[in-house]
Amino acid sequence: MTSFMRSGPLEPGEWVRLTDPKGRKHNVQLEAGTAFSTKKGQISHDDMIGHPEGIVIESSMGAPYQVFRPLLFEYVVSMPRGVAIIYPKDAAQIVTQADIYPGARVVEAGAGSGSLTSYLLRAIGPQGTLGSYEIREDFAENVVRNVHQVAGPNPPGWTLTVGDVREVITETEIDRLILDMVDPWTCIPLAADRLVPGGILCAYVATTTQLSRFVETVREQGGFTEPRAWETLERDWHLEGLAVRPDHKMNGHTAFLVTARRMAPGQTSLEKSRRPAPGAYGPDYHGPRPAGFVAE
Ligand SMILES: C[S@@+](CC[C@H](N)C(=O)[O-])C[C@H]1O[C@@H](n2cnc3c(N)ncnc32)[C@H](O)[C@@H]1O
Repeated sequence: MTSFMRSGPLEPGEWVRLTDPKGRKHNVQLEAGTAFSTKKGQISHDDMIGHPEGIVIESSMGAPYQVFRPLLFEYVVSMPRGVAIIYPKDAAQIVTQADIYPGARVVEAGAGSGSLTSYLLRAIGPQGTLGSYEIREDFAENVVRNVHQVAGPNPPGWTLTVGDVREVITETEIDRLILDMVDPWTCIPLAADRLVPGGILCAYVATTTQLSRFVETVREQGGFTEPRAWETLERDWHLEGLAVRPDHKMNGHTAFLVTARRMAPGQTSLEKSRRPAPGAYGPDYHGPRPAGFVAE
């Protein structure tokens, strides 16, 4: 049973998250008549089943724990995975900056561990469609397991296809195409063919060399607006008495995001391309070059 997007009393089969006074967390799946063991004694599941979230219960040794259903951003960072996930801070950016709306026709590759898939399914709602592509069968199994945990057994509008997105894609009219794979520039012809005018191409790339190659390939392809790239850093704040200051640790670099919009057929963007002028990387130039850029 999914524990997400629910309210009301806690039921057997649901996951809950127990937090102790020091902030230590335990994820527990509720089962009537059983108990969860901690260093501070046993916690009876029956003390939680039938009660609302937000209660404080005590272990057999009197240690207090507060009880909530996990939130999606808490779950995705701890779910089983075979490959790096898109972190909540970046998933939130994708949903807003790639403008994922209820009813949108979205395609993503690769699906990896299903983290972004979970956010996309929420954002498109029951009227939207999401075609997820994953080249590795073993990773696709993780996606299914994780997505079912979050969105239930048959999320409406969702298909997961195992295979190389460049060869097996079936969608032809795509509103939003999200790429999280090692060589997203190889999908740009596909994006040009299948994104509707005004559609958004969005890539999540971990390194500057991937970013540079992606951007140059979009420009070379033509028919897209000038790409925009950015990154998001997330830093919590320490809030204790007068010691109100940024935390020492933060979620720094995960990846860059880059978006571009599809122009109507035959149209060229009015935005000035920041593509280097011909000859800019000529034989006398010895500085850095965008990845994949061939000297003229
Ligand atoms: C970093 S992971 C994606 C993580 C995922 N977005 C998430 O949030 O859990 C990249 C995935 O792309 C898959 N992949 C790479 N090339 C692909 C292709 N041509 N078609 C489909 N999937 C591909 C890889 O197998 C890998 O699982």
